[in-house]
Amino acid sequence: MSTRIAFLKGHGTENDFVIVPDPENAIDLPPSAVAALCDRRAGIGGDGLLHVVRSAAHPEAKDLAAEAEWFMDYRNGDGSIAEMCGNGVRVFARYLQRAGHITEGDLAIATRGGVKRVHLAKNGDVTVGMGKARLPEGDVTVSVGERSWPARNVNMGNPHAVAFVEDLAHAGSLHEAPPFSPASAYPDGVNVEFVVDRGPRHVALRVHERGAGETRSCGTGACAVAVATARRDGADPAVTGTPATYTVDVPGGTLVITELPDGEIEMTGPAVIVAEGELDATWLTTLAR
Ligand SMILES: N[C@@H](CCC[C@H](N)C(=O)O)C(=O)O
Repeated sequence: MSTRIAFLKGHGTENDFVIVPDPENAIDLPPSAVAALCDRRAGIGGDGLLHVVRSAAHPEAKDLAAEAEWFMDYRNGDGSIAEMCGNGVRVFARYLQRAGHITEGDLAIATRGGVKRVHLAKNGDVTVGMGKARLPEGDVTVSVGERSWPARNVNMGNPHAVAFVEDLAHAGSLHEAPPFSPASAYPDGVNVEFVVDRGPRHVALRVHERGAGETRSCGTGACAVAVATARRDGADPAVTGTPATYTVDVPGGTLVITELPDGEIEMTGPAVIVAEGELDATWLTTLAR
């Protein structure tokens, strides 16, 4: 392995990521190394890590190489693997642009949740086609302390439980994952969104992310919230035949989500690279053992 390992740091509405470019998939990144890199005191710090690999060089993506040259090997900050990261894929596209792999315009990125189409606009916004939501049947309840709420089960490639609350403060400190029932609803854990109304087609959320804790934003979470809110509002585009657009305020900014009558969901928001540097290869190699 080369002794020079580049990294970058970026964020989308303050959902922040360590970015490790590794086109040929040559860097060993076990969960312990990912968790150490994402540690905010002893590492670089991030809610997650974007391992940038050519699809052809990654066993999970080589079948997608003809459709998408690059694979987002996304990891949560605790080192666990997730199917999809909506803010991550926008930041991933911004990295590819900065590195000269693409220019402004449209590109396809392979993820564990399938190939996502991304558009980089001149104004700095990045739009991603997030695919369709699945709404598995079954009642789910989410609790914080003495309070509990019914939650809508929405799958955006990854699992979400969306609870409408009176006040975002009722979500508490979110230092721990909010308990949910039945336990069988999410055998692999869940991302939990707490939502309040801000105005017509305008909501705000707080989120506890699986594998990361409370974060300042979650792209798949914002999409899950828009879908759940449209069903609550009687604005399901499949029923009304018109797109439903929601502005979703997150603690770190604002995302705009549109669901089309065919169920396809588009998300738009900023994506920023803030730093670039070099990792200490000895430190990383020690963690990878
Ligand atoms: N922050 C992400 C979601 C990352 C994955 C999630 N924590 C999970 O485990 O499913 C986003 O922007 O979508």
